[in-house]
Amino acid sequence: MTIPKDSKIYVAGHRGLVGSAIVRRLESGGYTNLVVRTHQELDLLDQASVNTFFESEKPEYVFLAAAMVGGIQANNTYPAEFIYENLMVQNNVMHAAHKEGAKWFCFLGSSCIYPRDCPQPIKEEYFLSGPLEKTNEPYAVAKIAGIELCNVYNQGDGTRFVSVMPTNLYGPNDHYDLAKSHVLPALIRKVHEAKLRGDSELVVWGSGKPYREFLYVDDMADACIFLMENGVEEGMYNVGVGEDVTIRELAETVMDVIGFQGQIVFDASKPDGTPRKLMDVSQMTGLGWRSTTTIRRGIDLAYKDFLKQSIST
Ligand SMILES: NC(=O)C1=CN([C@@H]2O[C@H](COP(=O)(O)OP(=O)(O)OC[C@H]3O[C@@H](n4cnc5c(N)ncnc54)[C@H](OP(=O)(O)O)[C@@H]3O)[C@@H](O)[C@H]2O)C=CC1
Ligand SMILES: C[C@H]1O[C@H](OP(=O)(O)OP(=O)(O)OC[C@H]2O[C@@H](n3cnc4c(=O)[nH]c(N)nc43)[C@H](O)[C@@H]2O)[C@@H](O)[C@@H](O)C1=O
Repeated sequence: MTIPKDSKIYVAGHRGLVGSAIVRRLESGGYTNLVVRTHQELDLLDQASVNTFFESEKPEYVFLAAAMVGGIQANNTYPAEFIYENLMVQNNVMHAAHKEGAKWFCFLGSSCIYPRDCPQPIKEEYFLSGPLEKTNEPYAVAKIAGIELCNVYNQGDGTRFVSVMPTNLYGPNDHYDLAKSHVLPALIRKVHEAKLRGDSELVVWGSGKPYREFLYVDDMADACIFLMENGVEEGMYNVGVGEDVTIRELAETVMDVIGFQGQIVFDASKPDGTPRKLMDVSQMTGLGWRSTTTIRRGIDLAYKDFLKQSIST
């Protein structure tokens, strides 16, 4: 399906990890009519402002990459904010897009919507088949409500809603605040600082035994735009690389890329979270999409971005 390059496309959350990658990918793909608003310009928690924005801009395509997002500790510390803000933002944006006649909408879910003890790799059909992981249940419940909203709106006419379920993401514009970040940016920062201090140890949370799958964010953006350009009009799609590593292996790779040779020490007072959440990505590969960035190359690129962010702050 050919999408005119001057189609009006709204990217919500365009300064975040995923939103900024979607903007990069749209711009490099020749799209010329992007609409963006900073958090300060448009608070997506405010339904009236969101309605006014959609009434005046009437975007044809929408990528919802604005959300309250964080790692295991942030999710554990702010459960009320994670469910409340995500429900509000997604309800406001999806409903306004539907009301104002957007053609196509991409909702960003997460791999944590699947049951904690799912068979691996996780197929889309395992959705709602068992209990969730407790460390991110409020966030997951909000995302599950978003997926359901996409499904029920698709039962009628109007906007076509597609939901994508990314695995753990990383890359440019990630967040390096250790209390809130995900594991990969946290390890980049910790290893960098340990190297600068000349430490002999690196503290890694939990047991190091959980498995996680890591997707470079530009590949994630590419997957979203692939779905838009290929006329995919409904359904949920796992997006990942199809293989995972243990947290210990991840820490070793980050140490290797950054050039730090200390001893890994595990902090058992911190939670492990889900033991494993490897995505089955055969729906996406069946459509003709697969990720292209290896984890080593991705960590190298992310580390360069971290250094750039450190210099500019
Ligand atoms: N990062 C990951 O590993 C994963 C992310 N996802 C999903 O991808 C999507 C994007 O996540 P990611 O890019 O990592 O998150 P980020 O935190 O990097 O970006 C989120 C963006 O949303 C904006 N935002 C948040 N609340 C509001 C609001 N009330 N009004 C306006 N803007 C707001 C933020 O602006 P500001 O910073 O100014 O508040 C920020 O720019 C989310 O839906 C997330 O659940 C899914 C799986 C994994
Ligand atoms: C994307 C996904 O992200 C979140 O789920 P998560 O994958 O469990 O989150 P995480 O990246 O923070 O941790 C992954 C693993 O890594 C270990 N770990 C080691 N050392 C550090 C460390 O220094 N920081 C962090 N954050 N984790 C560490 C940590 O103990 C855990 O075992 C969800 O909240 C949910 O929001 C979601 O969708």
